[in-house]
Amino acid sequence: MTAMSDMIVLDQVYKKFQTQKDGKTHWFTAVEPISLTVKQGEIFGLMGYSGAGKSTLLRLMNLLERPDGGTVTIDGEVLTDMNPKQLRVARHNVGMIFQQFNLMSNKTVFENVAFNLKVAGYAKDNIYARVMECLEIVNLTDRANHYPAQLSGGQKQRVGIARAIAPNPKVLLADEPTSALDPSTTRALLSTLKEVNEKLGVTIVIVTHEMSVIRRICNRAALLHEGHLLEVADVVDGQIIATTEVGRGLVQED
Ligand SMILES: Nc1ncnc2c1ncn2[C@@H]1O[C@H](COP(=O)(O)OP(=O)(O)OP(=O)(O)O)[C@@H](O)[C@H]1O
Repeated sequence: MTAMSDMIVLDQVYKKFQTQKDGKTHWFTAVEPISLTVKQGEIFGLMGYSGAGKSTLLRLMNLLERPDGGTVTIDGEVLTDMNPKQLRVARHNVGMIFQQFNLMSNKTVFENVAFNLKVAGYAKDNIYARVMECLEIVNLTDRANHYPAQLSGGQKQRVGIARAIAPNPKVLLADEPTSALDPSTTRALLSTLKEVNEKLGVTIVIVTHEMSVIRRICNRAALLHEGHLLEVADVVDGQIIATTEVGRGLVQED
């Protein structure tokens, strides 16, 4: 087997936000300069307490947040060098799922998935088959004509996964995808993500504050604290192998 190639490379990316306090403008650094590489085929976790900068770092990976400095490279393409049109095309390589699912409530399950294919420029004739294929992967073919309000949380998130993987992305970014779900639904959803990773070869980055999520499906995980990257750990047989003093924080149960 050849060595795994780099899928996502962050080089010194950082992000500041402007805030107003007592009538004054303040700058707040949500993500300090971070360099991080995610390998092709990995499931990579982003861990840390609330406010650590996990979501911001995830959103920097597809430039949903523009970094104030540094470069973002996905599958060899430097996203931070692209113009808006090039970026729109490159983003088809990066799917995303959200904590609150973000489905369109006035569209059926089928239409929600189909919409993403239209946006990605899929030929009309191919859309039906591709939607059904993706609903099959997440085990939802029998819900194709239902509306989001008629689905459970776990089913809604499956639609989110189907929608995200439909245009065949190389990367799937998942922002706390299970935190609105109960434990057994969470387990089922994590299995689905694992399947998507193994069968389709999609590289996954998952933001979570739950150690169990890291243990169950991640190959590696990064610990963030106040915008800093403290540690990157390996996950071997459900054990998180931290390598430095500071990284011991990762091993604590929440
Ligand atoms: N658009 C924004 N404007 C101003 N501040 C922001 C913005 N987005 C995020 N922040 C701030 O940046 C910091 C990091 O936020 P972020 O959402 O990345 O953290 P997180 O680790 O994902 O936290 P949580 O687990 O609570 O979602 C927080 O202090 C947050 O308030």
